[in-house]
Amino acid sequence: MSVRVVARVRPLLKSEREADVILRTGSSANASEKSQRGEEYTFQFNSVYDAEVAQQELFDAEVAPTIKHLFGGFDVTIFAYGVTGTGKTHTMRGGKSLADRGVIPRLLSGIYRRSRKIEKDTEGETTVQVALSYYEIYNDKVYDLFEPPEKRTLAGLPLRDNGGKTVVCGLTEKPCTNLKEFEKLYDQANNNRSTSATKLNAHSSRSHAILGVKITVTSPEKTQVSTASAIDLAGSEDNRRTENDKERMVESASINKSLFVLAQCVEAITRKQHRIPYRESKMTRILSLGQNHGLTVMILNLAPVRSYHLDTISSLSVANRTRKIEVREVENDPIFKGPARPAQRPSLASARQPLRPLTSSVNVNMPAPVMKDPAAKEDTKPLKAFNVYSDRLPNKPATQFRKPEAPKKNSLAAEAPLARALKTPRQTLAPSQLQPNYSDIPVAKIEEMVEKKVEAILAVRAVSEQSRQSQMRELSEKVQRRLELLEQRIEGTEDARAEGLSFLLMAKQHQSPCLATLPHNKKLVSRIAALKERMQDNSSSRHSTSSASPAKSKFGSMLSLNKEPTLTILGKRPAETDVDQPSVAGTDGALSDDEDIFPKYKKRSTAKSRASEGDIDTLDEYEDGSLSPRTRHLLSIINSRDVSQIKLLKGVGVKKAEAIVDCLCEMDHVSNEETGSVQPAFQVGTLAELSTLKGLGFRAVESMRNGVLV
Ligand SMILES: Nc1ncnc2c1ncn2[C@@H]1O[C@H](COP(=O)(O)OP(=O)(O)OP(=O)(O)O)[C@@H](O)[C@H]1O
Repeated sequence: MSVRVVARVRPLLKSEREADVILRTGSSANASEKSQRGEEYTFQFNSVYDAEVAQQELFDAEVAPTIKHLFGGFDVTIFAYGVTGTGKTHTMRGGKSLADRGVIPRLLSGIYRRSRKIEKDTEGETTVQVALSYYEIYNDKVYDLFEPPEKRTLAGLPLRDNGGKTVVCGLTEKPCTNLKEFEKLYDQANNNRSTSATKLNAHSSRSHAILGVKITVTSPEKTQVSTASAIDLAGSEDNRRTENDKERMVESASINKSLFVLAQCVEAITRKQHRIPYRESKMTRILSLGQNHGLTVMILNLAPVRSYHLDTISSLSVANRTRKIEVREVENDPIFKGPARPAQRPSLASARQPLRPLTSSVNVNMPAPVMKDPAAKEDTKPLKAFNVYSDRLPNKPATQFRKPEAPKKNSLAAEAPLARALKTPRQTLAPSQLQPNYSDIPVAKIEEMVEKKVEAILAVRAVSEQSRQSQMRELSEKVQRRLELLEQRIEGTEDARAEGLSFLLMAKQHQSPCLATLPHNKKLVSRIAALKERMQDNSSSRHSTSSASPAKSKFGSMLSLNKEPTLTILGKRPAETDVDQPSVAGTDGALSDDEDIFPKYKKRSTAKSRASEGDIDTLDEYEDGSLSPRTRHLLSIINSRDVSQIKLLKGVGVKKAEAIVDCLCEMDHVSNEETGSVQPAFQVGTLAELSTLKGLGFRAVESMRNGVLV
């Protein structure tokens, strides 16, 4: 099933005014009416909670239903996402009073209650152990929150891949037997969390905090381990509004970067791209959205007021994409007691693909999944009762024994003779029947029987493999057709204008801190302007499509955002613009303002007006305008986007090479948005263009060019 995305709008703070509210919540019933007004963006999520909704209500509806799945062996991930000051910590941790308690203490309370019930119902035969880990990702480093800050190392704790899951090495795991103990541990650990006062939030979380609740259910037959991860992400910050000092700015840059990577991951997954940049930030690696097996609930926190306008659109856009991410819900393998059992599933590592066809789906609003009965599985498995056979048989992968999962009904007919065939040798070979007669049967006869049976089993397996392959083919064709249908339905319904604005916001978030520190960097300004120009082209080319978008009515709840006339925003913050962005006055606000910027960019980007940077064109062009072989070679290396080649250029290391490739990919992305292509679209054609890329300038380009041997 897809990631469950629910939105929660926080109440107005004392400093905010009713008149500035731009968010409304509603049900999907009147969605079409709203979308026709043309003055609103409408987003639909699995649920939407307005400012009046109490902590208890949110928990009961969204989190409590996941607890039974947790005890059924499924991992559960609940994370709060949103801009700074929108209520993530309030939602996850909450206040001290009973009514104010957030998702996390309530989750633990629910877990302990269920544990006690299980233990009581089984008269103590089944026991449940709860263990906690709690860590933060601060400036892209992982720190154990159960350890005091003095014990932290500079590099933080390392991450490792373990069977398809990302784990933190050296993390403390504390057994915790009751809610009281939990509260004590949790409060102590939260004192170690990095928080500070910022202009936008007096208690702003400066890190992503991840609480892991490991549950071990031990019955006489088996032990089942599952983990609930409750994640309070740090909020993105628009640094034109924070007035952050240097230290806060570094934190902010790290927070914004990781959230930007998360948005890129979400986009890459929903676009079914091959490369999903999980590894570009520790937070995305740990969150592993779309790769984590189990249930995932995203709580999107929103502030209702106008000052968050662009941030809100950006968050809504990311959340809107996230709800399209599909996750395979696979319960963790239980550890059976007694003799070893054959593998029932391929390893998680081999199944670690985000968008495989869903084969086992669980909806939190549906009845609990029926746990597979191990005994029932044995009935339909190829024979493994005699070790002598299984040891000598060809070493086939475990997947061969796996029951085809999805098209069970369709494949039943094909399976029937196979199942009969499997049952026959099982009956004949059952040790209890054969063993008593051993002494009476001559050895040669036994050998002959064994040979026959082995042949029979191999034949059955061959048939089984063929039928499995044909099922898989049939399945993948079906999935393909379904995907195409879904794509057709989705096509044209994206809110492209909102998406355009979110790109603009991202650009601004990256631009403003840089401009604050480098206000006279013409190259930076011109590069930003170039990106904006592309985005504007992109946005205007999509405009006609988006205005015709039909209203979505797939989900139960809806959230509308008044599309404030862009002038209102511009009018609201002229002073901030002047202070923060002296070199690009007027870049604050929305799209209409961008029109002022482009003429400036165009003037600035002509080669002659860049005289202060050095006459770069004389480096690479002959009089007839063609490029020298050296320049051509240099540009071909750059355009190859091959970090291993680019890093060898003079004056370029790995970091710079990666920055160049990132920048080109960004350009590709903008171009590909227009064309729908997935190939690299942006080509650097001249050294002048090259010098405008991130981290490069006239000198760097000159040095790179001089280092090229032709
Ligand atoms: N549902 C709510 N009811 C009452 N108050 C709320 C609610 N949501 C948020 N608040 C208040 O809003 C303020 C900001 O909330 P909070 O600190 O949880 O934001 P945040 O998103 O975690 O911010 P940051 O990312 O900076 O940590 C707090 O004063 C909090 O008490």
